[in-house]
Amino acid sequence: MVKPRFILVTFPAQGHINPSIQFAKRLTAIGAEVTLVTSLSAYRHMSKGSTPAGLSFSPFSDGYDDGLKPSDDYLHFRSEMTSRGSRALSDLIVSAENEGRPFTCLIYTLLLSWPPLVAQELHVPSAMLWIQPATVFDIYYYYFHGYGDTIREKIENPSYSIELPGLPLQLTGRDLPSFFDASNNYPFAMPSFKEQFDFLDKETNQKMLVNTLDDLEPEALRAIGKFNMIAIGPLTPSAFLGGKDPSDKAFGCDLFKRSKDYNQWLNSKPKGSVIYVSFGSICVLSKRQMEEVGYALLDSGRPFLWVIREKVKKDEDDDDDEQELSFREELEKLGMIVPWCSQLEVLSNNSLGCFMTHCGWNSTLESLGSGLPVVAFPQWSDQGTNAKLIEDVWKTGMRVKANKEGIIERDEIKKCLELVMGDGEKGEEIRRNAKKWKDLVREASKEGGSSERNLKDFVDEIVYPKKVVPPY
Ligand SMILES: O=c1ccn([C@@H]2O[C@H](COP(=O)(O)OP(=O)(O)O[C@H]3O[C@H](CO)[C@@H](O)[C@H](O)[C@H]3O)[C@@H](O)[C@H]2O)c(=O)[nH]1
Repeated sequence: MVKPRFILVTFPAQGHINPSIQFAKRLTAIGAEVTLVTSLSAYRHMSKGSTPAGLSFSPFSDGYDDGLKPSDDYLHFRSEMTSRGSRALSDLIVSAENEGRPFTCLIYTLLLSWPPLVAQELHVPSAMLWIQPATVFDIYYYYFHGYGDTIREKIENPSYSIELPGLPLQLTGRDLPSFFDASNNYPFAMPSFKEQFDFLDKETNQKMLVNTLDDLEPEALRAIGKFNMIAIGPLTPSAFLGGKDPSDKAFGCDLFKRSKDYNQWLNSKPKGSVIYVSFGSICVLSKRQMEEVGYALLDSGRPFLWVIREKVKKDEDDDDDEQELSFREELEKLGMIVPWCSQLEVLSNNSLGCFMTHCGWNSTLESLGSGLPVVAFPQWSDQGTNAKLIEDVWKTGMRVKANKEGIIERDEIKKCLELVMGDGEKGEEIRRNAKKWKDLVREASKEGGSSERNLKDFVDEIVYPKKVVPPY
């Protein structure tokens, strides 16, 4: 049998690359070949040593080979990425065709509106890999299909709530994706989402692969009849989900340099005692907010491991250390601060008791897979919706509340940490739910579980498409 050949195109950010690499590994595990296409800036950080058979890379220069910096012009980046990426992708598809090894299907992630257009022009079927919850996909869909004005109103009047068809949630302003707020700092995000939805609108029988699992979002996966949403997650290395491949222990790409010395420190702490704090790979908290987090950790008196990424300099002369915490030394007496770590390794350490997270979707899935209770500290993008799901639907954590100036104060943070980690009824209920979800996540991702079956069905249908019988 000829092996199905996939191209997987992904955006060069950590939160996109991690699930993409994992998805590529899953495809190769069921016998497919995958060529992963992304920017050179991300490719340079990928570990090539442990690449599974069947996975290859085809990086291209998007003109920002050292990665995007906060001072860069994002709209220029988007336009360069689109033109250079389209050219590279088109060359790759045509040369495979000429070699008699055509691609079977192209898969692409968020913020990339050009790959499906190239695929369409060259007659290659395509499918989107949605790397956020199905609920967030539905909310964007409704935003672009008749609910835009109502949703914008909710953002201006955050105390009112909205219900959207098929979603079992009352959403207030803080639960909605932050890109709906016109003042957000990422001007390329909404145009990219709009273009992706415009493309999907014109397609029939569009398949949508979603990094979630059937049990986690059953209603959201079915809310929009037009799309066949296929849950194939969580896209987390299988060794951390009790999977059959113990060597699958890392995503295989770190855009930041890891610290090495935290494992021994974690191992020296009592079971369930450590607070792990991370705000992902993009968010930068204000100095005032960082200090509130720092004081809350000191006040809690519990050991903590806090990831504070090194500041990305605007240019060579940028030596502004304004962000530095004034009491870092005191903090380091109780806890440990690292610039980056293997989050999965940390989450599966016995000493962990709670994960204070920005609720990026990968971190959210990783918290569920490791059965850890959460203090949800969302910042932007999909994170408010993810926090809503954590607190109100899966009930595996508490969400912090901001004051009138948008700051989350130390007492509020400390209160949530105590509720989640303490002996009270609430903490026990949260920990019980976290354990329940850990089991369900592992069940879905094991061999023969719902996510593996869904992926196999998807590949079968791509390779042997069902004939559409005309209705006459
Ligand atoms: O020290 C660290 C910190 C994080 N991670 C990993 O980095 C990834 C971070 O992904 P995520 O939690 O999704 O956060 P972001 O990097 O901030 O992801 C962006 O992309 C996601 C997917 O679209 C969105 O859900 C987020 O809101 C958006 O900020 C995870 O796999 C973590 O395991 C590490 O390995 N080491």
